[in-house]
Amino acid sequence: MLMALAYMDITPRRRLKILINPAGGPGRARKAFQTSVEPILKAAKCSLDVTYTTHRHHATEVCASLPLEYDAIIALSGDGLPHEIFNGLAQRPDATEALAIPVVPVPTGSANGFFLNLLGVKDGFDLALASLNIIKGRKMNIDLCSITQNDKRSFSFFTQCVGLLAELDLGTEGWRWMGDTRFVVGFIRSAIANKPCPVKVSMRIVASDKKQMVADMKALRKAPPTWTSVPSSRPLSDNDPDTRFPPEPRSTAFPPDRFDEHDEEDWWTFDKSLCCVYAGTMPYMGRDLLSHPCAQPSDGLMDVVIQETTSRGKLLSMLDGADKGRPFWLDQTHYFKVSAYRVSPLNPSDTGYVSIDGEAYPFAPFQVEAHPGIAATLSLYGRYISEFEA
Ligand SMILES: Nc1ncnc2c1ncn2[C@@H]1O[C@H](COP(=O)(O)OP(=O)(O)OP(=O)(O)O)[C@@H](O)[C@H]1O
Repeated sequence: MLMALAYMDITPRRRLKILINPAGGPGRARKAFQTSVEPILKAAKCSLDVTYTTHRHHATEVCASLPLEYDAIIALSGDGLPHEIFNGLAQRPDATEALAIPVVPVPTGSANGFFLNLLGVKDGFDLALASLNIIKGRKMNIDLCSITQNDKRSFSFFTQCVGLLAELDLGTEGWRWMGDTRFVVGFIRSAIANKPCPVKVSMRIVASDKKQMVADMKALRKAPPTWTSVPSSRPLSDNDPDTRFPPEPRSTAFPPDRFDEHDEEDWWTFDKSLCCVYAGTMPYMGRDLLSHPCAQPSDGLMDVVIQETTSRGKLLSMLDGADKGRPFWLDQTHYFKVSAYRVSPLNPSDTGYVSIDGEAYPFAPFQVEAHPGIAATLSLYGRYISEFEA
């Protein structure tokens, strides 16, 4: 009876695959797990299968062959491990079934963008709240982007950046000990250098009117949350054998992309000089940067922001109110909702940074396409949480 009251329609005693990156962010994942997260999950009688990652791509290797018997895959890390987990799941022959298992972040990295978007910046990097989300969060489907570069396909759940923002992320990896302050310091350094980014950007645009996009976003926020899959609602007792999320009806490889790399029809090219491109499917890139305020969990669209080149002063002034999304309204900030986009260096000899979910990719042409709601996470709210000054 007590269990039924506490959990209502949520299935208790979840079976969890837990991946811990001891090297992420300021290196506190092991301690955070042992002192804060594990006791709460054990008190809730979850079953835990724990792996500490020992090297880059370890999480991809684990998830590429993981038995699909878990209710959720938990990442104690920043955004790097979820990126690896989604890539492991998406490359399996049974990708659609594997991706139906929610991937859930516990913030022990630097930016922890995934966590902030799910639980909001107000609660900071709250480990108890992260644990509660694992125990009682509901399944929320999210978009996953497929990236083609050098004939290789990979996947991004969060952001793709080229130019200034990629440099401030990848060029500051030695500063992990600073936590997320490293991004502000990195931004100031890159803004002072103020280099144009030598790339061409082409997109299939679905919306570009900022006021209309904000109106649409507000309307969506007022709508009730759309839980995509609700676990069994049968009454539960302490002795009840657990029921799991209902099995997904299909199990196939990740679907092919709709747009060919050589497709030109209905593609629009940005023709001004730019210093940065950052695309994403979630509102926050970090605590201090509400970069994609109109992003939605599973609309099948990416929000692409292009910063036109501007003076150092104007660039630095973007720090003001960036945590509330104020730069969205600036004239030099171009904001698009797109179904696909491509970026290519203007000259083969040009060099620069490409960051996909915070991981370094070659500075070479790539094309991205969003696949609507194909992946999943757990959420207490049924939408992304942001404090946008609309
Ligand atoms: N044992 C390990 N030693 C070194 N690197 C590791 C290990 N395990 C995983 N990694 C790598 O650590 C990188 C960073 O991970 P993570 O995202 O957790 O931290 P972060 O980059 O500091 O945080 P954020 O992505 O939020 O900025 C990932 O690329 C991952 O492959």
